[in-house]
Amino acid sequence: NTTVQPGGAHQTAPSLDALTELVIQRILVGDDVAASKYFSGKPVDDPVREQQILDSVRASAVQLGIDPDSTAAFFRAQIEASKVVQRGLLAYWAAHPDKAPTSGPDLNVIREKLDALTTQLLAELVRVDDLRGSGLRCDISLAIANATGAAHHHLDLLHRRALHTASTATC
Ligand SMILES: O=C(O)C(=O)C[C@]1(C(=O)O)C=C[C@@H](O)C=C1
Repeated sequence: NTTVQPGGAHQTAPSLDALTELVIQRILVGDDVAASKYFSGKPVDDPVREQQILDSVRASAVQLGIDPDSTAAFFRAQIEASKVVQRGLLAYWAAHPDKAPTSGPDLNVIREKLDALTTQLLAELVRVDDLRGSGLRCDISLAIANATGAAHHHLDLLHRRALHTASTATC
């Protein structure tokens, strides 16, 4: 997976593997969010928090020199993916209370984890910026990264569906 650059320098060909790893980590944090909301009874949707995230990533995108609209669209997809996980798990636990978690983490602590992932995701978006705009090459890289990542993390159907949702604004 290396290409020879003019001048002879070797550089790893860009892939979406590292971005996808972070996307999957964010999806898995959705399990913690769901557990927290199972106990607090808070709704899955928090429009105020979503707007804060989207405003913040737009500002970061400008600073980092990437497109704010496509950056916001990417994060909107990540938030939708978290909701796929949350709704799926909450419905499952409502139907099977014996399978529900016995304790839920603090939502504020989870949000700190999500904020840290946002910073890492933004850095990756900068790194793969050219690839994101490359059409079919991006689609193929994404398919490979998703298949590899889903297998590596043994994602079940719900989390694969979330990964699909999270991928709708990557390319
Ligand atoms: O922070 C929450 O309450 C979440 O549910 C997480 C999250 C997100 O993915 O960042 C998802 C849905 C909410 O509307 C807001 C934010």
